[in-house]
Amino acid sequence: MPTDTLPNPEKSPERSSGELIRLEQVTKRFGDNTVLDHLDFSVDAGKHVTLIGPSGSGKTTILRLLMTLLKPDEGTITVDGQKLFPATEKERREVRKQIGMVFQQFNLFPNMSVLRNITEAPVTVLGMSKDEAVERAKGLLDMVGLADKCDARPAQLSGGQQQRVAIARALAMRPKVLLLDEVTSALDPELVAGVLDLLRDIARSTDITMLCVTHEMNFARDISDQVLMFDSGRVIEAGSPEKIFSEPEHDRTREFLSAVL
Ligand SMILES: Nc1ncnc2c1ncn2[C@@H]1O[C@H](COP(=O)(O)OP(=O)(O)OP(=O)(O)O)[C@@H](O)[C@H]1O
Repeated sequence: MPTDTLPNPEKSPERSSGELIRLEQVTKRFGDNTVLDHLDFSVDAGKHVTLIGPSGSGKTTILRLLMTLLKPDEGTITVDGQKLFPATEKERREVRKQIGMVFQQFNLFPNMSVLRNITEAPVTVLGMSKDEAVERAKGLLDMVGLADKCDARPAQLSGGQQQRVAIARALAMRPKVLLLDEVTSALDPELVAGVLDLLRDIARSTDITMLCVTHEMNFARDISDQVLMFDSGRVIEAGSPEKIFSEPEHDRTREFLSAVL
């Protein structure tokens, strides 16, 4: 695939080390429900980390905190050394520019063309010229296999195509971090493999840092440098995909994997 429009087309060794995301003692409650309980973890630049665990264990909540769609009750979150929480709104906005997210339900703007869905944020948030944004968007649409859909509206596309547009839209901001939240859960089964293959390509050919919540264990095995097993808002086991999937140490990990594999 053409890589000139990708966020970090060449894997640069200096970008592939050091901590990019850090959560320290993060607690999130919804009423009496403590969803994240003094959670600590970090993700190094350029790494692909997958969160697995039972439904309701707090995986999506972590991504929503990083997107600043939620606020933690306690703890600190930093991205590339910059404060996300606690921070001023201005500081948060700056950090947010470095984070792209692809949601389960695509979340495209229904009244905008495919091209405009992708150019909107680079122009309005990053101040990119319209011409440059259009050129980049066309390159990304080519990469995701939808070069001929610039003028289509999202409703005219299949779920798989809409998710490809959502991936292109996230990458158009050249984020350092890409958050993927069960991106194939809403797709018809025959469309899942194509979207996962696209993400495998992106994982292989860029040095973008990925934090991924997925129930697709083969995908997790393929792209992950590290897998974190969650239970009740805590990381109970972490390791390489080989270790977690082949030799899990924790009973809860074994139970979870035997239910989903
Ligand atoms: N906005 C909210 N208001 C109240 N409770 C919430 C809210 N968002 C999440 N929760 C609760 O927080 C808990 C964790 O939810 P979260 O979506 O993070 O889990 P998850 O591990 O991603 O689950 P799944 O795999 O099913 O998506 C659940 O008990 C959920 O009901």
